This record gives sequence, C-alpha cells and structure tokens, in this order.
Amino acid sequence: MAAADGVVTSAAQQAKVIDGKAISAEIRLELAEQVKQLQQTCGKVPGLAVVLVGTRGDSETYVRSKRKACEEVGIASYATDLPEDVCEDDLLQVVAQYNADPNVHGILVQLPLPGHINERRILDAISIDKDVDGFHPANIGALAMRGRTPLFVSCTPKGCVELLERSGVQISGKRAVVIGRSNIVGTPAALLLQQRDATVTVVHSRTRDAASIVAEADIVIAAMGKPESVRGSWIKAGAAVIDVGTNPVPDATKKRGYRLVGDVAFHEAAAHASHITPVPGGVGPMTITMLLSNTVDSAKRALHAS
Ligand SMILES: NC(=O)C1=CN([C@@H]2O[C@H](COP(=O)(O)OP(=O)(O)OC[C@H]3O[C@@H](n4cnc5c(N)ncnc54)[C@H](OP(=O)(O)O)[C@@H]3O)[C@@H](O)[C@H]2O)C=CC1
Ligand SMILES: Nc1nc(=O)c2c([nH]1)NC[C@@H]1CN(c3ccc(C(=O)N[C@@H](CCC(=O)O)C(=O)O)cc3)C=[N+]21
Ligand SMILES: [Mg+2]
Repeated sequence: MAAADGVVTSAAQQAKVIDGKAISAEIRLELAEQVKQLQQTCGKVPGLAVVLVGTRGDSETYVRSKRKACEEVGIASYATDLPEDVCEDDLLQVVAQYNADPNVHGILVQLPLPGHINERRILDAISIDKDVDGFHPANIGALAMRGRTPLFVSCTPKGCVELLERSGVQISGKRAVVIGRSNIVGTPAALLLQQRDATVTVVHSRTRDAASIVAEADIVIAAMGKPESVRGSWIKAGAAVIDVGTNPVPDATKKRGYRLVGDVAFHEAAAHASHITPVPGGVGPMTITMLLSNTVDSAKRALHAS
C-alpha cells in the first residue's frame, strides 16, 4: 500500500480468505445426515478401507486424520497397516480382499508407496467402483472425455472446485492456470476445471516464464510442491488463488519441529487476489471431506443397487 510519502510500505490484504475448515465442517454435517439416512433405510453404513504401508510420519498423520474423519460422520473404517518391506503380491492380496468385501465401499492406499512396489500396479488393482481416490485410469480417463461421467473424481481437485463454488467464484468462461501436472492433483484439477467450462493452461517444471502465464489467470491452482514460490507479482488483481501445496519447513518453535507452508507466498498474493486459501486450513481438510463424500456416494450406489 502506498504510504503518504508514496513509498510502498506493505501490501494491504484485500483477499477474502477461504476457510476450508469451516466449509469442510458444513459438508461433514450434511454427510453425517446422509449416513444416518442410509442406516435407517438399509441398515448399513458406508465403509472405507485405508491401507498404510510403512511408517512415514506424514503418511501416518494423514491416515490417522482420515480414519478419525470417518468416525466423525459415521463411516466404518477398516485399517490395514503393512510393514515397509511388504511384497507387491501381499499388498495386491489386501486390495483383492477389500475389492470383494461388500461392507467396504471405498479403498484408499496411502501414497507414496515404498520404492520396491509398483504404485501403478497397485492403484490399477482397486475396483473402479471402490476407487474413492479417483486414481484409476478408467476414472481419470472418463474425466478427460466429453459425455462421460467418472464414478469418482479425485478428492483434492474436487475439493478445490468445491471451495471455489461455495465461495461464489464463477468458473465457467474463466481463465484458469494449474501449476503442476501430477496424476493425483494437477492433471485431474485441470480436467475438472475444463469440465466446468474454464479455459485451462497447465504449467510444469519445463514451462518457460511461468510468472507471465499465471499473471493471466482468473483462477490459479498451485500444486507444485515448492514452498512459497508463487509470488504476489504473479497474481492478477482479483484472481482466486487455491493453494494445494503442503510443504513442511523446519521450525524449532513448533512441537513437531516444522510448520506447513503452501506453494504460494500467502501475504504477497493476498494483496492482489480476490480469494485465497490458507495453508493449513484450506485445501487439506477439503481433500479429506471429499474422500468421505466419495465413500458415501459409493455406498449409496452399492446399497441402492442391491
Ligand atoms: N492439500 C492436499 O490435500 C494435498 C496436497 N498435496 C501437496 O501438493 C503439492 C503437489 O503434490 P503432487 O502433485 O503430489 O506433487 P508432484 O511432485 O507429484 O508434482 C509436482 C508437479 O509440479 C511441477 N513442478 C515442479 N516444480 C515446478 C516449478 N518450479 N514450476 C512449475 N511446476 C513445477 C512438476 O512438474 P513436472 O511434471 O515437469 O515434474 C509436477 O508436475 C505438494 O506440496 C503436496 O504435498 C498433494 C496432495 C493433496
Ligand atoms: N492415496 C492417497 N490419497 C490422497 O489423497 C493422498 C495420498 N495418498 N498421499 C498424500 C496426499 C496428501 N494428502 C493430504 C490430505 C490432507 C491434508 C490435510 O488435511 N492438511 C491439513 C494440515 C495437516 C497437518 O497439520 O499436518 C491442512 O492443510 O489444513 C494434507 C494432504 C492426501 N494425499
Ligand atoms: Mg506425485
């Protein structure tokens, strides 16, 4: 903001901060209600199987919050924890058992998997009608095709779009730039925005002059996994900024020895954006909520068909 002497002292925040925790809480209440209804009409509750391999601290944290979130809305959660050195066939066996279990409506294998396991082979083994992560090629493929509806849309992209919609940000006709092209975030996010009639550009590690491309965006989805690297000067005035990045940076003042920052330099970007998500408390909680939502949808499909 320009001070009286004309020197730029600090950038005033003008953006509305999108509260992912509050929006999540609202949706979880709706989900709890739907679970109750299913239980009353079918005598059954949705079930989610969460498979964890190894002892990565961050994976354990995420898996714990997924299981806790299930409990909160009345979804039954089934846990399989396997040792780091489990062989691919044993892991496939676990997936096959959950595929066949009628009480299980969703299967999530926490990523990343240890290096000796072929991640793709495991994800492809998950039955497409229990693929609540939306990582199966059939579900991502359907998302990419006009006139097709995937059984499941990946949770993080779905959470991003839900945050935009529930914050009154129009997507149709807008110019969106997605930073990152991973199979689990960037690519499905770009496909989903395109399905919602945005004009989408994808920026990745080989992109030249990402800053000037991002500067054209009405909607920015940052998912590159590089702490605070999207700068305020990249953001067009009035753009909506969704920060998927969840990067630990060392911080001795924190109990766990680190704090989380996004891919966006929050305060800088907030001076230009109309809407922005914080990290933590933005996309993260929504990812888990969309997982619950996909599981409830799956159970409805299965129970109403039987
Ligand atoms: N909040 C949530 O719910 C979730 C958060 N995350 C977080 O989101 C971030 C991204 O995750 P994920 O997609 O799995 O990460 P990946 O590492 O799989 O993908 C990163 C992508 O960003 C691109 N990239 C890397 N550096 C740059 C750069 N300097 N400029 C532009 N693009 C770049 C890569 O390009 P290339 O393809 O060329 O290598 C790649 O496509 C991470 O911080 C992760 O922790 C992830 C999942 C859920
Ligand atoms: N099969 C699979 N599916 C996934 O969806 C999946 C995965 N593997 N592997 C890892 C990534 C990452 N991910 C996150 C989920 C929630 C938060 C989250 O809740 N974050 C909180 C903070 C959590 C904290 O404080 O540690 C927040 O942003 O507010 C973050 C990241 C899902 N992923
Ligand atoms: Mg990845």
